[in-house]
Order: sequence, then structure tokens, then C-alpha cells
Amino acid sequence: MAFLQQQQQRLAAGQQRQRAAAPAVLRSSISRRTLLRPLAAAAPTKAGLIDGKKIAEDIRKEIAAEVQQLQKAAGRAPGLAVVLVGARKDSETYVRSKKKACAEVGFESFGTDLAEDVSQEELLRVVAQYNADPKVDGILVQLPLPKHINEQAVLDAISLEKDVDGFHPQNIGSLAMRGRNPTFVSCTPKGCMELLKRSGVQVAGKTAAVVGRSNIVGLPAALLLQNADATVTMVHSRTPNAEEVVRAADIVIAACGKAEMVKGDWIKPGAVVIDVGINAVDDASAKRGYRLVGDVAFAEAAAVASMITPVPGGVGPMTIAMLLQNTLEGYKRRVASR
Ligand SMILES: Nc1nc2c(c(=O)[nH]1)N[C@@H](CN(C=O)c1ccc(C(=O)N[C@@H](CCC(=O)O)C(=O)O)cc1)CN2
Repeated sequence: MAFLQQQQQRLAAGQQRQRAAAPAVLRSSISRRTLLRPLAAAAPTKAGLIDGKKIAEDIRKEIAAEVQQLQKAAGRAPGLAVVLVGARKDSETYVRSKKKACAEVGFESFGTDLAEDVSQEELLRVVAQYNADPKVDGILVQLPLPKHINEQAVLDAISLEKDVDGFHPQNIGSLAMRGRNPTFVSCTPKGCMELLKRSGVQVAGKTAAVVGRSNIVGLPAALLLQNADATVTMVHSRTPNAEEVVRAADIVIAACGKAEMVKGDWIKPGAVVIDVGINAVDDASAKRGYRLVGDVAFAEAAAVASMITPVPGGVGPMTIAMLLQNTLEGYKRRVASR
């Protein structure tokens, strides 16, 4: 809590300035509590906070309204199936949040929880059942999976029309080809782009650096930025001049999975920083014994950036909002094709 309060105080000045210049859609995403803080109380932070929690809430409301409108004619609500393998606490939390979000927007959720030692064949059988179920518009298998299971084989088995996580190779491949639209775009990178859009950030013509090259975040984020006409460089563990590349970027997406790796002096003054990382670091003063930090050293970067996402409360909530949006898209396509 103290950490969050500190963050909000540091960001008050930047947000006040940001709000004056921001489009209406951005204004509504900046927390009122932060804006009401007197400027004098703020530390010398420059960046405006991109409030992913609020933007995700707005998107959930938009989806709920659309579901209400559509389901009468369609005769059913959108359906999302969530498959959980094992008992990782973080995965259990995310799956619970996904089911709660489904209930909030009026989706029907289906769930299968499998033991840690389930066979790959059994998991593939569950996926096949959901592939065939007409009430299911989207299927996701919560990652990571236990080591004895071939993750890619499971992701490949999800029907392309129900791959709301967007992890199917054909969906990722289509992103890389001009003129080909993927059936679904994976949720976290899609959420990053939505944060930029709803914060009034122009992407076309800008330079962008993506730190991290994972199949599920770094690579699709770079492709989405490029498709939006940014000039993109990917930075990874073998990039010799990572800092230099990031320092040249107008937009930085950090998705390397290393706590606070991107330092403040890597950031070009005025750049927009989207931090995908969610890393737990020990903190005896925190209630849970740890606190969450991103892949960006937040306070340092916020002192030079023009806009930045916090962790928590930035990209994370958008992942689930985009999952709902993808499921709704799948539902609309399936209903239209009946
Ligand atoms: N099949 C999938 N598996 C995983 C995905 C995914 O998109 N599909 N992404 C991550 C986990 N994830 C969703 O599944 C996810 C991670 C974090 C958040 C989030 O909102 N985080 C909060 C902080 C939560 C906390 O306090 O612990 C935040 O950043 O504000 C949502 C979803 C890996 N697996």
C-alpha cells in the first residue's frame, strides 16, 4: 500500500500536465484520487500513469453492454473454457480471475482442473471435447504446464477458431505476414497496443524497442507495433547494445521477465514505456512478504518518460480484458456463421 501511495504521489505532477493535454478517453483513465492530489505534494516525476486497471474496467463494461445486446438474438451467451493443470498458486489465481471476469461480463465459463501428473493424452482429450462443444467460443490452457507435457503440442491442438489466447502458430504466423489477419491476437501484446491507443499515443512513424523475444509477448508485440507502422527493434539477451537501442526508442515495451532490468537511463526523455513484467521481489515490510515489480525500474523511468504503466495495475489487467474481447469476437464470428 505504501508503495502504491508513493507511486501515486510521484506521478501526480506528470498526470496533471498529461490530463490537460490528453484526449477525453485518456482523461477518464487517470485516477481521480491521483488527480486531486495537490501539485506541491508531488515529487519531481514527469511521466503520466497509464492506468491499466481502469482501462480494463472500461473495456469490461463495454463488453458487458455488448453481450446484453447480442445474447437475446443469439440464444446463448459467449462461452469460455479454462483448463488448469496442477496447483500453482499464481495459475490458480489467474484462472479464478478469468472466471470472475467472465461472470462479470455475462459470459458462461467452463472449467476443467487436472492433476499435476495428468497425461498429455488426457489433456489433449479435454481440449478436443471443448473444440467440439458448440457452447464454447474460446479455449485457453493456463500456462505454464508441467514439464512432462509438450506445451506446443497442446497449444497446436486448440481449434484455430477457439484459440482466444492467440498462441496457435497460425495465429502468430499470420501476424508476421502483410495482408493476413490472424483469427486472434494474443492477449498481453494486444493489451499493450490497446493501452497505447486509449492513451492517445501515436504509433505510426515512431521508433519502438521491444525488450524480450518470447513467442507469446515479445514477438507478437513487435509484429503489432510494426503493423501499426512503427519502426521496431527487438532487444534480447544476445543484443550487445541493448541500452543504446532502447534509448533511441519513442515507445518501449519491456517483456524480458527480469525484475527492473530496464533502467531509467535507458529511457529516451519523453518516451512511452509499457512494462509487461510481473516479478515478485522479497519485501519483509509488505503484507504478502513480497511486492511486485516490473521489468522496468519504475521510479527512475517515470522521471524521464512521458507516460508509463505501473506494476501492478498496468498491462496485467489488460491481459484478462483482451481475453474477454477475443472470446466475444470468436462468439460473434461463430454466431454469424451459423
Ligand atoms: N494461457 C495463458 N497463460 C498465461 C497467460 C496468458 O495470457 N494465457 N499470461 C500469464 C498469466 N496471466 C494470465 O493468464 C495474467 C498475469 C497477470 C495478471 C494481472 O492482472 N496481474 C496483476 C497483479 C496480480 C497480483 O497482484 O498478483 C497486475 O499486473 O496488476 C493477469 C493475468 C501467464 N500465463
